[in-house]
Amino acid sequence: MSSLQEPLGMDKLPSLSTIDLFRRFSSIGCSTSRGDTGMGRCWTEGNTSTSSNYDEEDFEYVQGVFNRTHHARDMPQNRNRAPYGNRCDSRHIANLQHKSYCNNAGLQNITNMIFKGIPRYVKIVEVGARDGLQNEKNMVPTSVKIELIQRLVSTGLSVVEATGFVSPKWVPQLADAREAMEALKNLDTTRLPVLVPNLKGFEAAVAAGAKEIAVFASASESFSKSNINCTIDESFSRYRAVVHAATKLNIRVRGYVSCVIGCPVEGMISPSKVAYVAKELCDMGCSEISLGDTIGIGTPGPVISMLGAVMSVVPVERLAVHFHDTYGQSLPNILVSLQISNSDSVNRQKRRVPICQGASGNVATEDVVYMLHGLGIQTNVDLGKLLQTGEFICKHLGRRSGSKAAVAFSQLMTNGD
Ligand SMILES: CC(C)(COP(=O)([O-])OP(=O)([O-])OC[C@H]1O[C@@H](n2cnc3c(N)ncnc32)[C@H](O)[C@@H]1OP(=O)([O-])[O-])[C@@H](O)C(=O)NCCC(=O)NCCSC(=O)C[C@@](C)(O)CC(=O)[O-]
Repeated sequence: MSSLQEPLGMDKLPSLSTIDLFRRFSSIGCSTSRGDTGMGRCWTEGNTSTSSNYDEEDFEYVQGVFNRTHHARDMPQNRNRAPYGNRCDSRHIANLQHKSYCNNAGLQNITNMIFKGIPRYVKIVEVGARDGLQNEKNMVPTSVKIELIQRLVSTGLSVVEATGFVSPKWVPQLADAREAMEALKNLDTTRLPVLVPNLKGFEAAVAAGAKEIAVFASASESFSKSNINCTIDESFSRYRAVVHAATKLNIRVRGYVSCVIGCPVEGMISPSKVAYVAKELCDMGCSEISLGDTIGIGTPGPVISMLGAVMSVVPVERLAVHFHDTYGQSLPNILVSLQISNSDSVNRQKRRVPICQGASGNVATEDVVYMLHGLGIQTNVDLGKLLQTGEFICKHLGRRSGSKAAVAFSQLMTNGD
C-alpha cells in the first residue's frame, strides 16, 4: 500500500481544498435525506446519538439499479475516537456517497449508464509489504514488517503479498524473507504469496512455509535484463521450471508482467508484446496474470489498448491490474480496467471476476478502496482499519501518509467537530 510515499503534488492542488470538494460532493445526499446541509451534520448523526443503534440506509447496485435497504447498526457512543476511527468507517463513507447519487435522479441515471456492468466485488491483492518496502533505503525492522502484514490481514484483505525470496544483493530490504514467513506461519486465513525469481528462490520460499508464489517477467527486454539479469525468453525457461516444481507441490503461482505500458529505457511498449508475455505465463500454468504499469506512465487510452490485446489471448477472469501512481493516473486506470473487463463486448458467455491490485509504493490501497466503495463495489476491506494501517507504517518510516483518502479524512476529522 502506498501510503508509504509522500503524496504526489499535494502541494499543487487547486485552490479548492479537499474538504471543500468533499463537502460539495456530499451535501446533496445529506440535505435531502435528513433535511440538513453540510458534512458536519452528516457525521454527527452517527456519533452523537444517545441510542446504541441508529438507522442506516444501505444501497446495493444490482443490475444497473441502486436498491435501498434499512437496518439498524450498533454504534459506539464514545466521541474520543482514533484518527480514522468509527466515523470514517468505509460503510459510512460509502453511504454518504450513495446518498449523493441516489437522491439526485439525474446523477443516478448518469451513474447507472456510465457504470453499467461494473463488478459488484473486486478482489484486492495487497503488495505493500513487498513492492512498497523493497525500495526503502533504510532497513525496516522485520518486526515492523510482520506487524504491517498482520494489520493488513486484519482489514479483511484476502491476499497479502508478504515478501520476496530474491537475491539479497539485489534487494537488501527483503533479506529477512525467511524470518518474516516464519513469524507469519499461523496466519492461515489469508493467502500470503511471495515473489520468486528462480528455482533457488522457490526452494527457499517453500522451506520457509510459503503456500503461494509469484514469478515476474517483463514486457520490456531492457527491464528484464536490469531487473532479473536475463532476457524475456530466458525468464520463461526459469519460470517454467518454477511452475513445474510448484505444481507438483500444489502451490499456486501468480505471474507478473512488468512495463505493460512503457519502459524507462525502451519507451512505449506495444500491446502485442504484453499480450505475448501474458499468454506465455498463462500457458505455463500461472493461475493469475498481473499486468503492471511499473513506472506509472499509463493513462486510460493506452491501458484500454493494452488490455484489449491481452484479453484477446488470456481469459479476462485470470487477469489483474497493478498500477503505479507516478503521474496520478492509477485510479482512472483501475476504473477503466474494471469497466473494459466487464464490458458486454468483451465476453458475453463467461462470468467475469476482475481483480484489482492495490499497487504499493505508489497508489495507496486506501485510495483504491475509497474509490471502489464510493461506487458501491465491495472489497471485503475495512477502510477505517486500512487507514490506521497506513498511518502505522508511515509513522515507522517517518513520513506523512501518501494516501489522498487519508489526508481527506484527517481534514474531515478536524473540520467535522
Ligand atoms: C534473479 C536474480 C536472483 C539473478 O541474480 P544474478 O546475480 O544474475 O544470479 P546468479 O544466478 O548469477 O547468482 C548470483 C548470486 O545470487 C544468488 N542467488 C540467486 N538466486 C537467488 C535467490 N532467489 N535468492 C537468494 N540468492 C540468490 C546465487 O546463489 C549467487 O550467490 P553467490 O554464489 O554469489 O553467493 C536477481 O537478479 C534478483 O534477485 N532479482 C530480483 C530483483 C527484484 O526483486 N526486483 C524487484 C521486483 S519488482 C518487479 O519486478 C515489478 C513488479 C513485480 O512489482 C510489478 C510492477 O511493479 O510492475
